[in-house]
Amino acid sequence: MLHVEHVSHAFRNAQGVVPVLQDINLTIQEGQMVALLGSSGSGKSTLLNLMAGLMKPTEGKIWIAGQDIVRFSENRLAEFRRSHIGFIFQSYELLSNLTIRENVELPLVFMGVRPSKRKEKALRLLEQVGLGEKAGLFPSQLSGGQQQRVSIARSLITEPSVIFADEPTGNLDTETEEEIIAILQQLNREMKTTFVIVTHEAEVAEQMQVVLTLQQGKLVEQQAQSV
Ligand SMILES: Nc1ncnc2c1ncn2[C@@H]1O[C@H](COP(=O)(O)OP(=O)(O)OP(=O)(O)O)[C@@H](O)[C@H]1O
Repeated sequence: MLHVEHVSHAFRNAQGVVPVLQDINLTIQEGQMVALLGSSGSGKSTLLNLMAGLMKPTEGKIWIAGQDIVRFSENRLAEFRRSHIGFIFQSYELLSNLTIRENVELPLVFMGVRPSKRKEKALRLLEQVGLGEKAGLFPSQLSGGQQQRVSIARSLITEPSVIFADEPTGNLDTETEEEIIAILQQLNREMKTTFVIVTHEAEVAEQMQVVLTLQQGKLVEQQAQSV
């Protein structure tokens, strides 16, 4: 469902051109849980942002659900992201003046879904991530792990075909990290959502079905695991 074909990327800055990714080719199947593993600066976030349609590559094609998103106009791309793609960030990115439930509902507000339907869906997802009882609280009243669960519920509310997560457990202690990974695995099993998760931790990557390893902008290993 997601193909990356001969993708290369370079940034331009005052010093000149900085090559970051070189000739990346990969395929991610529907429903897979994939880790993008590599050390700092290897290009993981750049590749994730390209696959999520947040930037366009210098070269190459990126196919999601049968469409080459590199060819999309900015407007078409924004619309495609809203309906097909979910995001989970290391720093949760919740709005502090909205309740947990309102945060989860937000993507549906932008899609014009009516309030009663939004509310019902948000509450169902909050229950799925174990936060049904906290729906009326504000982000500051939750722990980091709980806030990340809210952002996971928010990423799922539009029923995207793929969710991209950039170091989703980067701000959490080991025990909470394990809880979050377990929730993602459970949602992957129950909802068949495809997850692509950036991590620099081999222990996190080992728990995914597929591990893609980047080294200095090159894909050096694509490993399928039995988990
Ligand atoms: N906007 C930019 N302009 C110039 N260079 C950039 C830009 N963004 C990233 N880079 C460079 O691209 C390389 C890869 O960065 P990227 O953030 O993709 O790596 P990463 O593997 O996600 O690293 P980390 O684990 O530290 O987040 C780095 O050398 C970085 O300095």
